[in-house]
Amino acid sequence: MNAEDIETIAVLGAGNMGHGIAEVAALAGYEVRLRDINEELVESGYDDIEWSLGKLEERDQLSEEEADAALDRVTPVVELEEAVADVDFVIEVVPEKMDIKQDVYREVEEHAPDEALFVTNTSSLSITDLAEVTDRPERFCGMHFFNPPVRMQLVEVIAGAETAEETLDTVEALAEGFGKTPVRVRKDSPGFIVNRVLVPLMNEAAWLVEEDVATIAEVDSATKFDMGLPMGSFELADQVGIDVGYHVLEYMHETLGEAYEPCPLLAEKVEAEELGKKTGKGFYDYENGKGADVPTDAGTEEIESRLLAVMANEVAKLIGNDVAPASDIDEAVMLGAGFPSGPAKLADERGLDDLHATLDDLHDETGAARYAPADYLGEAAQSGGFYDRNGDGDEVAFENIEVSYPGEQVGRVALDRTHRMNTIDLDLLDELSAAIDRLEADDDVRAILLVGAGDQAFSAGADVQSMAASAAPLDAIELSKKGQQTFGKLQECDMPVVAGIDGYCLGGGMELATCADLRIATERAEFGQPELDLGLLPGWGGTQRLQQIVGMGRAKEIILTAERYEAEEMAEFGFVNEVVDGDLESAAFDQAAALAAGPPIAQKFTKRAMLRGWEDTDAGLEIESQAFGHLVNTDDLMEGVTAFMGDSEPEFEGK
Ligand SMILES: C/C=C/C(=O)SCCNC(=O)CCNC(=O)[C@H](O)C(C)(C)COP(=O)(O)OP(=O)(O)OC[C@H]1O[C@@H](n2cnc3c(N)ncnc32)[C@H](O)[C@@H]1OP(=O)(O)O
Repeated sequence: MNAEDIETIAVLGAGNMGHGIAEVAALAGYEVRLRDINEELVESGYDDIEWSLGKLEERDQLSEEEADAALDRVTPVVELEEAVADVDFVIEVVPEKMDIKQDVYREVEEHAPDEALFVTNTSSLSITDLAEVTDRPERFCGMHFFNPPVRMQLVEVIAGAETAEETLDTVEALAEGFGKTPVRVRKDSPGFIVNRVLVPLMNEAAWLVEEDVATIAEVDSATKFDMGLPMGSFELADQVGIDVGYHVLEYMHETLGEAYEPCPLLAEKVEAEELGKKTGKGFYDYENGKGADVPTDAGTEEIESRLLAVMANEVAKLIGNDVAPASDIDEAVMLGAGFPSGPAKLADERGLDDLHATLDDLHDETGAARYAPADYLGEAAQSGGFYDRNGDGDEVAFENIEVSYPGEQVGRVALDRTHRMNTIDLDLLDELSAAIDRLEADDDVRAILLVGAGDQAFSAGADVQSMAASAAPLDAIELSKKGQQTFGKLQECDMPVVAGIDGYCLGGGMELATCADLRIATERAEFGQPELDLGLLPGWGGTQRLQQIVGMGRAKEIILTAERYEAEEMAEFGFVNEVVDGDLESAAFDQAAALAAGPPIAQKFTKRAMLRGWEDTDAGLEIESQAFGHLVNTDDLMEGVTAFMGDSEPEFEGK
């Protein structure tokens, strides 16, 4: 079954997650059967959806008609047979107990249509074990939403041992139809990605306190202000519920072994029913105390090293066991846990050699299984990092782009298919993606300059000839996603990116330029999104990203008319930052070099806060304030202030 064939969805379980998922599906236009075991529970879930839609309406995120239409699409049901009898898709969201979930699926199998797909929303249980009770394990997988589903962007899509590739593709497409970002978990591995990284981190934080190495305040200060994570480790445990983390850990302990032995400190809290915010008290006191009051400068090097080393080890186990690649792990943890940077990238920045040595020392000292370094950590350390920092290993040979280092800490990427106006095909996308990784991992590069080779074009867009070769809808969807993701990588890159634009900047070329931070163009540069003239649409992010720069009205004009625009006009629209009538290359290079001399940490967090704020102002503001706190402790701040007082030029080192 393809995602387009899905019209009706049964959501089994109307609790917190269940009604949230039902709301997301209804908002995306699906007919939803919301089912729970009695009238009271199902009505309560339905009322919660109505309340939540009302809130979205109050905040002008929905019109009254849209909210009413979404609610109309939800049908509350108690009889399981009625809920699943004629649906295309079943999402089970019942309590997190294997026997309950299996019982539900045994019954669902009796009544659901043969072709329906089944998914389970579980945060840790085995997808394979659950699928076994059905007659369709190849059409069964995990679909793990995060709480609250209406606001959280991430959906982990988890393969069971027998799940068919086609099922995963369909579930991912459905998640995208829900407006979410799916991340594939290739193997049914306990904790999947996000919990697999977060829960051992929380456990290690507890061990640090249990072993009297540090206090709760010191650990949280290190997590929040030295590592730059959104919350302290204990603050996070209180937020998600200490019992929730503890149960996932117990499950990992049972299935994965001693490395996941829960720290007694966590067990004590669970026994005392001090479970965090939800009970008023956990590691912090939310009723009689001030709640999580984390000092900004109490962290130590030792705490940070231990936490980072344990986290890097989990990342290595996930990559080494082929559960997910580094980029997917980073994306999942950033979206699911609000990390400003992914754990693989954080570990690379710290240096895997260093973290491997930390684990070795701790393992020798304590003999504890949790410090045994994963084999893959050693391999990745040798090859320079999870992201191939040294550029060897799986290095991509560049044939369609040229990467060079013109000095002043600028990395230059030239699109180089001059015979075809620097048009973009799949190979070029792969190379661009690898080049961004390489430049990001290079400590000597602090800004990227992106230009088109030759004297005719920045880029005339997607190579329509090679696109015609992949005319099948599924191939085209993949091509669109690949372009969106590659350009998104440039947009999310921590360094400033300057595009120098001469000649044609059309279609996909313009979508690429849209992802730079600044655009400098020659007077003769010509811009446009001609896709509609070809019966297409801008499929590499153009329908979404252009409006963020020029506003919805202009973006619609540019895309719907498919007209060409001169550089001066695009400057008036706010798309081009500067129009030059002379040497573009040196003007764009000077701009990139000026940005490369800026404060890297402040630049990185500024970009992240602004980008997250596009989707969610509250999330952007949170990153802004956390980063502000973090920056106060940097050498760069001292350098900036000292230079200001001494009337000299600062020399920022990104420390
Ligand atoms: C998701 C993203 C979707 C998209 O991006 S869809 C593509 C959007 N882009 C376009 O529609 C632009 C198409 N190209 C043009 O309109 C014109 O070209 C130009 C205005 C850019 C230049 O016109 P002129 O100066 O007369 O040169 P020429 O002879 O048309 O082009 C030189 C060579 O470049 C090839 N070429 C240009 N654009 C593309 C393209 N987008 N895809 C594939 N090839 C392209 C031509 O075919 C030709 O090649 P040969 O010399 O072998 O005949």
